[in-house]
Amino acid sequence: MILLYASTFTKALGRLTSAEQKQVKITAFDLAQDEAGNGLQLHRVDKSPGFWTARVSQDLRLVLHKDGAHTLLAYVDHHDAAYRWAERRKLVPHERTGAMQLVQIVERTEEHLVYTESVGAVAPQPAATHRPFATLSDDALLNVGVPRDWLEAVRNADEASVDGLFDLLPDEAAEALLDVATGGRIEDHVAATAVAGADPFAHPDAQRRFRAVAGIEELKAALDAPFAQWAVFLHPAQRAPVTRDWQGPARVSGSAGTGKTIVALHRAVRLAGTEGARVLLTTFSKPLATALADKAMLMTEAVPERRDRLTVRALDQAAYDLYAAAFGQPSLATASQVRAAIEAAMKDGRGAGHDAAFLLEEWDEVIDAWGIADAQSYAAVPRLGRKTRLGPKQRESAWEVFAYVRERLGERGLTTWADVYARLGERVAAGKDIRFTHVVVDEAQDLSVAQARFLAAVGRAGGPDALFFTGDLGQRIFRLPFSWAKLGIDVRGRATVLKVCYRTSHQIRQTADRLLGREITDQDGVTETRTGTVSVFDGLEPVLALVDDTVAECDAVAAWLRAALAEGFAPDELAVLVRGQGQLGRGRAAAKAAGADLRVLTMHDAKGLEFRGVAVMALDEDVLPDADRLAGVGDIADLEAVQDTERHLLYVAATRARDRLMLAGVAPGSEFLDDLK
Ligand SMILES: Nc1ncnc2c1ncn2[C@@H]1O[C@H](COP(=O)(O)OP(=O)(O)OP(=O)(O)O)[C@@H](O)[C@H]1O
Repeated sequence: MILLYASTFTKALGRLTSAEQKQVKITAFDLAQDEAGNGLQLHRVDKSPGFWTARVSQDLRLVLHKDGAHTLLAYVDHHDAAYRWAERRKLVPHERTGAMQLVQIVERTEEHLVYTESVGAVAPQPAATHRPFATLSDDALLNVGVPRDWLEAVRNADEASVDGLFDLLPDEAAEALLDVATGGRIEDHVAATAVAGADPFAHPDAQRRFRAVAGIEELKAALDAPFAQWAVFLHPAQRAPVTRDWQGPARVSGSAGTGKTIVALHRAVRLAGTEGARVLLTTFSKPLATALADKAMLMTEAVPERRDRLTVRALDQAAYDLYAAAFGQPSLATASQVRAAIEAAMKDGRGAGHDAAFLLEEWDEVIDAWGIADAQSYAAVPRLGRKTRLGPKQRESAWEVFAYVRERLGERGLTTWADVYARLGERVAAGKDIRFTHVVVDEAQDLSVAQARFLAAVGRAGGPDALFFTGDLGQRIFRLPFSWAKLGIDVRGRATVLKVCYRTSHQIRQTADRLLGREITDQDGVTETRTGTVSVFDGLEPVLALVDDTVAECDAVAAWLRAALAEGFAPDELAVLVRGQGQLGRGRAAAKAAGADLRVLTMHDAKGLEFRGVAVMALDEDVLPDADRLAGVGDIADLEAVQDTERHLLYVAATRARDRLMLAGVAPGSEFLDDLK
């Protein structure tokens, strides 16, 4: 007998009080030890073959499905609700895809009633005539996993009933139809077809809702984290890159909220399952690494040996530790020390024909990144990613400045981050142990050249699956683009894109997507496309408020926040985001006027976070793009790339919102808002 549990069960469990949850778990554990259920009070659900209820307490019932070979924990609720749920369900493999589905029985005479019930109070709508799926054939619908019983209801669905319909269909069918309803093609969602004799629970689409457990320990671990759906039920497109034996560096991308971080976590935990593996799961900032570490702890609770093989740290921190162990603690030069040295050299008459901003970028992206130590090396280096060409004379004059900077830093015993990564890279290339057999990098779009070179060395020294990246080119907010392939990280042919957005409502994601192109191609020709992305839930349209002055803006944002609070949003579920430190005051004033203690953050600091409601404010013409940043661009040819990072910042900020989004500023507002109007 195989014991399984369904995502409907863990979701239902999450809705109960913690005392009730405890009782349910005891019943579930009893069941795991006594699968025949002899010691439990089981009752057959008359109208639904295979369904039983197990008594948890006087009031609570656990719904099971038993077919001899399998026992499935399907649902849990109070007595009447549990029976009602079971009476309306059947468990059957889909006739075309073969994936096991928990299908809701269609009540033909009451189709509208069924839909509206599931989404709560939906007022009767005036007759809507548009039926978005009316012309889809049986074949087209069956191919994406729509159960046969639902074909007619799907084709009959109109604008008023369509949202409720999505809640009632199996996820794979709902996602395909959501895409169609928003202009996508149903052919892009054809599910894997049934293989004769295959286990219907093993189908990739079944694995996103059913999970087999090997024993009581595994069940305990799973039920102790009932809210963490992502820890168990991966989408097939998420599971595939996690489980595959990649024959080279691989990269997973996708719009904000498609679960890239979740994929990185699962991949790291999976790699840590191999004896002898030492896995580094990393990202670019400490707060993000801390959040990753918390999730990794949750996932490895029941597998302590994996936890021991997994290190979660920000990349700079990990590099610092490795460097300190190999060479002693580095004394790192700050950006302002480098800038001061460049300015001092220029004051001395070096670097004629260049300006300081240009030389600082040249230092960061070429001299320091590539560890250039003398004029000959500089004359020969390809200057990857730099757009303005430099002739031999110009390089000679620039080198006068860089030689001076190197000397000054050397005198003070200072190292740069690029030096740290370069020396570690050399150590790895020389076959010295760097502690890690695998590196999994989240938010990889913001890697620096020096970091990427170091990782390339790790990739060369390790096995074919040593490097795994997740990221979104549309969220590159710190770095200018450069070629990974030229540095030795070639993901071509091993790049996949996730298309199901779990975080943001359909309306918020669509609005945010308008800020970016449908496709972004990196320097190596790898294209990431946003078309076909669907969100798993609907919400309100984002609010855009362009007002006359900052006082009116404060009032508008405060009113919006108050309305959300009045509707039951907790203060920690809301955030106010602004472009930079200079606008934090405006954000705080709005939060204060709303009378709530809310997080007020810069857009950079909000990376990787999520909130139920987000107000992005101070979106003024001279704030975004940041006028100072644009004025400080040293190489005018980089202007567009810098402008892109500013646009990405607004995308990042807007996609932190799950349910509600407000965008506010003083008229005429940021030029980027024009794309949203
Ligand atoms: N398979 C899943 N089932 C349920 N929830 C999921 C699943 N995958 C991801 N999520 C949830 O979706 C949200 C977004 O996931 P995640 O942070 O991994 O996305 P992301 O692509 O890394 O986003 P960003 O690009 O904004 O950093 C999280 O709340 C996560 O728990």
